[in-house]
Amino acid sequence: KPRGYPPGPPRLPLLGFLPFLDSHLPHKQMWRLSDTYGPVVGLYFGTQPAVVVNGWEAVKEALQNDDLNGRPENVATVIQYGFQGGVMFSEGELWKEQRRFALHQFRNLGFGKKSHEAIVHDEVRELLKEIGSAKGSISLPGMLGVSAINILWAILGGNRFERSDGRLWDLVERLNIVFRAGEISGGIVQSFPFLRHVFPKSHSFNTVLDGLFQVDNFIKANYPKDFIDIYLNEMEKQKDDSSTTFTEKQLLATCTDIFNAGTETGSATLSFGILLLTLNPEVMRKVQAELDEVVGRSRMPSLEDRTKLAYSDATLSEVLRIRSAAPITVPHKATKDTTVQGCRIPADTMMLVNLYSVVMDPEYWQDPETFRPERFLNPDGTARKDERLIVFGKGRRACLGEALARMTSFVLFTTLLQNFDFSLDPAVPVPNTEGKSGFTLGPPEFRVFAKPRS
Ligand code: HEM
Repeated sequence: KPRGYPPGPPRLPLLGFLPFLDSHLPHKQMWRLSDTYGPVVGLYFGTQPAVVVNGWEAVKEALQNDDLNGRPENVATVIQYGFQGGVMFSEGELWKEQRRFALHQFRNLGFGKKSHEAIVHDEVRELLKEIGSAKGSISLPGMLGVSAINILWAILGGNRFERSDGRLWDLVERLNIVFRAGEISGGIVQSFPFLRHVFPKSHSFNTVLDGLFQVDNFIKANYPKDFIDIYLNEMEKQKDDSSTTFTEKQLLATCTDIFNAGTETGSATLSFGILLLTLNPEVMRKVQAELDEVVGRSRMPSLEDRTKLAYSDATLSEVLRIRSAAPITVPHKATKDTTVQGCRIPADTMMLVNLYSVVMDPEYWQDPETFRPERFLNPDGTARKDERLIVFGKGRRACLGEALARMTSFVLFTTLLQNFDFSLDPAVPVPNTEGKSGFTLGPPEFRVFAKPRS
């Protein structure tokens, strides 16, 4: 152990803490470790040193420390593209330049803005028809995944797919498999890449890799044109610069990152939202009463209504808090020796930042397990922002799609509730409301009846 390395549980030779890692709800287990070892816990995943950071003060400090903005090598990305590319798993100058470019172009394309609301409305209209014509109870995650992809595609490429297109449903299903099979720690293959050749068919890493290749093929076959055109122009401009980071592989890796990052998270947020409201019907009724008063039934809710829809806004904040799709950040890495809360973090250490430990802290939120939208309302009834609702991360590595995700989920969530009363199908018992871990947190199996509102 390096001197000053944060305290942590005992480890096995070669395997470190991996055999003890709870793959069911790792964010809860990692938080519990802080009861014994303090806010920064020193672990080993295989032979890789890894620290877990818990609690507001330590999380804030860690995410604002630019020496902790690297990413550990992601074995799947390297196998897929031959280098550590894209925007999510890259680091250093390549990441800075590519993230800046992507953010700038996404803003120009209308990410999260009024101009892209029409795209969301088009998609919601089709979704409402699909839900309205369904016989019996429905499973929402797949339907919402199709909406999430279609919205991303329409913004980046100017066109959407027909919702009946089987390829789209396959892609959503594939992403779901990838995200549930993956492990936030990277698992054993991160430490010993050759292991993926042992039991090649059954190894979860190969399930992930196979799925990622299929996502990649889908994107190649259907490249979203607007963003691609802008990117290809940039490649052309920089073609004589031998050190350019604008390459075709990088373009593909970036698009794959966006679709990977935006689909499961978007669908999970809304699925959890509807599930939680079926379990808290009085909240559903309050949201619907507010929608009836502010928007009525003859038009769809829009971003402009948001300030007047304070209770609906607060409800969505509460959904994000209590069941965030990303309870732990994408793994970070120390790019040089540094410290968090006085603990030494040597260069190349992996860092997992436990956002769950901030949004569920009982000392701050008092009754964190209670679903209570009122905690996001000011005494005068307006919606309250809370800097501790850091479900999109913080600092330079924070979520690139935050504006889009917030806007899309607000319009989808409110429109669904304006049009339907949702109730759980009792024939399909909900095993738990904690969700299913993987790379991100997904909803449990559940089915709902969607009854058009009279
Ligand atoms: C409710 C939905 C979403 C949640 C809760 C969420 C949350 C997060 C979190 C916690 C991170 C990691 C921050 C870190 O490593 O410190 C992240 C990264 C990222 N997200 Fe999201 N996200 C959501 C939707 C989206 C969407 C719709 C997109 C697509 C545009 C997106 C694109 C990304 C990208 C590209 C990164 C990597 C950024 C980087 O490494 O520089 N996310 N997100």
